[in-house]
Amino acid sequence: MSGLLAFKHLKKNALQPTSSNWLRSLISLRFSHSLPFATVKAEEISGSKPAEVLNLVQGNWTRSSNWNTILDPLNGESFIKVSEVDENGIQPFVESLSKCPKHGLHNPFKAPERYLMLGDVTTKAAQKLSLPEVSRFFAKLIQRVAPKSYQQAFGEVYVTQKFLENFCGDQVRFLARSFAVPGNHLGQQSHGFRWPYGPVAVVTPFNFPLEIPVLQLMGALYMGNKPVLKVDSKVSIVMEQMLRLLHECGLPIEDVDFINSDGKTMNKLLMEAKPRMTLFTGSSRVAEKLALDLKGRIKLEDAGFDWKILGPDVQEEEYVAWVCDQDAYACSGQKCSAQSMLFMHENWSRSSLIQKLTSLAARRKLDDLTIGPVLTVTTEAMLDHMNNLLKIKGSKLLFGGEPLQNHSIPSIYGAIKPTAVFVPLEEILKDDNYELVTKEIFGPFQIVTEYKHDQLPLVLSALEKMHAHLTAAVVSNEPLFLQEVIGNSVNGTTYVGLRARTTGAPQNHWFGPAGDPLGAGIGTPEAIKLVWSCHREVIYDIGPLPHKWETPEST
Ligand SMILES: NC(=O)c1ccc[n+]([C@@H]2O[C@H](COP(=O)([O-])OP(=O)(O)OC[C@H]3O[C@@H](n4cnc5c(N)ncnc54)[C@H](O)[C@@H]3O)[C@@H](O)[C@H]2O)c1
Repeated sequence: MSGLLAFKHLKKNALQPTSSNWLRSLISLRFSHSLPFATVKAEEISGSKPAEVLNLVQGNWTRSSNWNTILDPLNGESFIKVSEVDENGIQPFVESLSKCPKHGLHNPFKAPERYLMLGDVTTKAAQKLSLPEVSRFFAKLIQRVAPKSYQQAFGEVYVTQKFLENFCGDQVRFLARSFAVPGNHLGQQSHGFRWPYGPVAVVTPFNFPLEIPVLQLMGALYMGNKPVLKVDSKVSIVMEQMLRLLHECGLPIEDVDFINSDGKTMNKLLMEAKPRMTLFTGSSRVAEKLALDLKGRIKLEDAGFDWKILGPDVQEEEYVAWVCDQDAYACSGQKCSAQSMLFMHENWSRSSLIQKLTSLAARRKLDDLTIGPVLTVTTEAMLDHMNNLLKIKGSKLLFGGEPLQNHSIPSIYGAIKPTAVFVPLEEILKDDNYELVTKEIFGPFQIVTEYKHDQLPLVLSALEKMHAHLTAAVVSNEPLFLQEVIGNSVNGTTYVGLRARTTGAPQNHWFGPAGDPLGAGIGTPEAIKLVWSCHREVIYDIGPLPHKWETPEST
């Protein structure tokens, strides 16, 4: 999710230290073991020194009797113990949410000083997260639980920090800006307000342990809601530590509840507490179940089967190949925006693109986590999927397709080389194959296909049949080609032009699916307002009555 922009900044500022940040780095090393808010040391968590993750409810950090042991994705050691609430333990969370009225903790007519308070908390949190020792702590902690390269983990922290910078000071109250329209007569005026939902829930997945929960949680708070937050237990240690940082920055401890549980227990909590709105980020399977269970009181950021189309104009092959490699394989393909399908114009097939992609993929190694464990799909499942694809007429393995070697990644996780399978376009479109080919594999896996100059309509019909419409990229600088593809597709975050990519969810643009009334967004003021507030109209009609007004006939 974290973007190339962040990566560039990182390259410039963090990987090549200037003398001033060299000095800051030295200071940061000196203090890296004494972050006042932190209860763990990212690099020291191990089987012999396991970390503990607690729950937070009604202002108290609590332990349950039930501990879920998380295995270190790199060596299988039991390195984190998560205190999980089971179905019998949800009552305090239900009660806590029930204390928040539908009109929220604040709104434009109630406790407006809370908008300012949250602006101040955000200013402090942004400042703290910018300290090298703090950003390094979170980047390292992310790497421990959701292994990705340091640059990718740092990118996540960087985007989170920039997001916080965007909502400092008065920016929180500006989110609740209202408008007024003159009425029909003297004393009448209608005002539109952004209104909170009150008790709400945020459920987030494993792949972005900091960025997704922070951006959604803060949005929920800004608009006046009281959230209960649940992050996938495999990675919830990151948000547990971030909440402690937010408390240190002045966030009232009762404002957010934090629960660790399995999906079933969370489902029960949602059914019983009946939050007025739930934001769910995760798989489409769970998204669809929750949409029914919660009777539509939900917004969704679900699966991505993200595509890229390379247009007829072949140029900057080296660059385009590099972006394709990053899009498909960074974070071992575990970004919801990862490139799942590449449509190449025949002109690109004649170029050296595939050859370049093959050698870029081969550079990735476990040592620096540019390829690494896949947390929700096993090696066997990914290879089975590949073998099923290879049964399709005309399909072939382009590269990869083998397990990683010489590692101690436990077998509950997956570990394969970056993989690409070619499937002919005509075969993709056949009903018998379409579902298999467009199945989201949340790992380093992509489908590649080719289209001839007169086959763009077939490509567009393949897009039309897809279920998920999250990100897309159209790599071309030909305006008529771009117009044709944009005009005939729907993905919510679509990059177009020579430098187009599928991944990239910086804080400066909307990220989310389109074409779905339940679709959510993340990151921008528009996303926060859409997801975390509803419209309320207050019509003032204070008179005076017209001179000599008399009761008219009934109508
Ligand atoms: N659209 C986006 O912005 C976005 C971002 C990240 C990930 N994703 C998607 O998430 C998926 C990968 O994440 P995952 O495998 O962890 O997803 P998942 O759906 O299995 O889990 C997501 C979260 O939901 C919880 N959960 C599971 N069942 C539940 C239930 N019945 N009720 C309430 N909560 C429940 C999980 O514990 C976890 O915290 C991929 O499909 C990916 O595309 C989407």
